[in-house]
Amino acid sequence: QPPKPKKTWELNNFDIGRLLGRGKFGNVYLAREKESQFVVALKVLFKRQIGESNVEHQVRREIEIQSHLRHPHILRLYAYFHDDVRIYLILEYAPQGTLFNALQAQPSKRFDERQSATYIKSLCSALLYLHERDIIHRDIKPENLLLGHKGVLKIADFGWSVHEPNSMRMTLCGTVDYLPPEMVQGKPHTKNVDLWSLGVLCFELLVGHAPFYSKNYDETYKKILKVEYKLPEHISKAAAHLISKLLVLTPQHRLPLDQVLVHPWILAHTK
Ligand SMILES: Nc1ncnc(NCCc2cnc(NC(=O)Nc3cccc(C(F)(F)F)c3)s2)c1Br
Repeated sequence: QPPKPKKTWELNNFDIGRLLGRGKFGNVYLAREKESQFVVALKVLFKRQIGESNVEHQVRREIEIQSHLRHPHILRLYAYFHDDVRIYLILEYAPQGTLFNALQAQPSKRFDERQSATYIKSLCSALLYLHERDIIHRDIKPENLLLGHKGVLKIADFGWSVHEPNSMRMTLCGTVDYLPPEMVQGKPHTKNVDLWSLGVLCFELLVGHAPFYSKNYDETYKKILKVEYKLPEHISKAAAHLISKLLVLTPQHRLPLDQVLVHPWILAHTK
């Protein structure tokens, strides 16, 4: 039972614990609300940097959107408060950290088909919920996917990407590996951008690196625009088929979410 919605929260309502993640605009800490002893993640955003990057509207949008979302695979944003220097997001704590770190922790640096299909299925149901509400996440990638109790996947970060203490893919706005062609070309984008990212994620979970990964941006952009990727031998035909139906240049030709959920590869590897 999350903390009862007070009219206002303040920093000294919380005991602050260890650093959970590092962000471009501020860090995330484990925290415990003193009265209820409820454990949360407290994301600190510095107003100066938010102001300088002119993303105030984004923070408001994120808070507006996420505070109304209720889904088992979407991380809760319980409330927020601010002082004269910082904005604080009171978030659901995900005990098993980010999918990015879980992937790195795998000896093979990748997941088997059952685990990968389970994550993809959870993500699909969360995206269906968002798309039904005309919300595009636009930033699906392992750094923004958290693992809750029992390793349940949770989409997080409807604002900016949170960089774990040791994530390497730090670029000015997070890795470009997940950008669909239409965003690379700065064209208007629709919910179908999330279908492309789902395909990129499916590839990365099974292979251990992103499909268009290259030594620099330009190489990556070129490969994205040509949808140029190679699947290793060990990838099953069914997985290869699903990936090929999501990594499609024309946004409206990508496999819709309700068809992903019943794709043979998903049905074969999830209960
Ligand atoms: N184990 C864990 N358990 C729970 N959480 C963890 N990490 C925090 C995940 C987040 C959820 N939501 C977020 N939101 C934003 O960061 N928003 C954000 C950030 C900067 C700029 C902006 C804006 F200004 F651009 F909007 C908006 S980060 C971890 Br690790």
